[in-house]
Amino acid sequence: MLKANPNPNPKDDSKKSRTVDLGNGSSVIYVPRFLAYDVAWEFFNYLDNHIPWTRPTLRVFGRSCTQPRDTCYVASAGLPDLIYSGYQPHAHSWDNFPPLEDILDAVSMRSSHLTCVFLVPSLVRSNVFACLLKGGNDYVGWHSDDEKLYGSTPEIASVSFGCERDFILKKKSGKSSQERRSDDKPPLKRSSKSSQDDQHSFMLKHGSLLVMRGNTQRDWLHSVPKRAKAETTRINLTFRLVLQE
Ligand SMILES: O=C(O)CCC(=O)C(=O)O
Ligand SMILES: [Fe+2]
Repeated sequence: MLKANPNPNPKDDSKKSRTVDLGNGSSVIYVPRFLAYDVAWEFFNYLDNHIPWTRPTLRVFGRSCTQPRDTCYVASAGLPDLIYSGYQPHAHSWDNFPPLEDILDAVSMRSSHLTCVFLVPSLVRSNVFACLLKGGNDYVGWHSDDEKLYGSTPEIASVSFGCERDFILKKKSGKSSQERRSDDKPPLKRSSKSSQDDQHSFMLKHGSLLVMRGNTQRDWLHSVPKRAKAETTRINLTFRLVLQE
């Protein structure tokens, strides 16, 4: 049986995690070695083989396009239907994928030591988006995860497996707080931190955890750009809490 078993000595977190203060109440925590290397590969193999991956057709700015990655949506019972870009993903049950709950538990445990609110399990329901990038041409376009059901300051935790990929954060421009997921617009090729501190990048390692906090969804966009050199598969799980009414 798979056990996520995060670092047994969370007091070491200060050495092993990096917190980036983005200003104005936004921040990101990155834990490169959240899961042990071999355990992370076991999860990768489980996810690769057992998740019912689909690559839907989306409607973006009036045009049909194939989503540039495989996805699967898993959600607690009773959550409102999710619809984006004219597509309503089927909400699979957590019960069908017990290892996903193990990973969520590990995220929860570690997060309590990182002083994130992720999670108070009895008070929240949650969903997870699994996403599979087959190679360097697959990507996640610029977007923020600011849907109302996640509350005004959502904590979003993502765990990555397999091929390392850049994860870029870009400050929303003044009038663009309405910028939405734009999967037909590949993000910028460069991933360096800009001189204005309005862009940050993280190379998300196999077995790593990244948590976005505070106002990050309100003030920042994020993306995983195309990368010619990323030849192998990368899987990511993005966990989101849904606040109970
Ligand atoms: O693949 C990633 O690292 C990010 C995925 C993401 O942003 C999302 O599912 O909303
Ligand atoms: Fe996202």
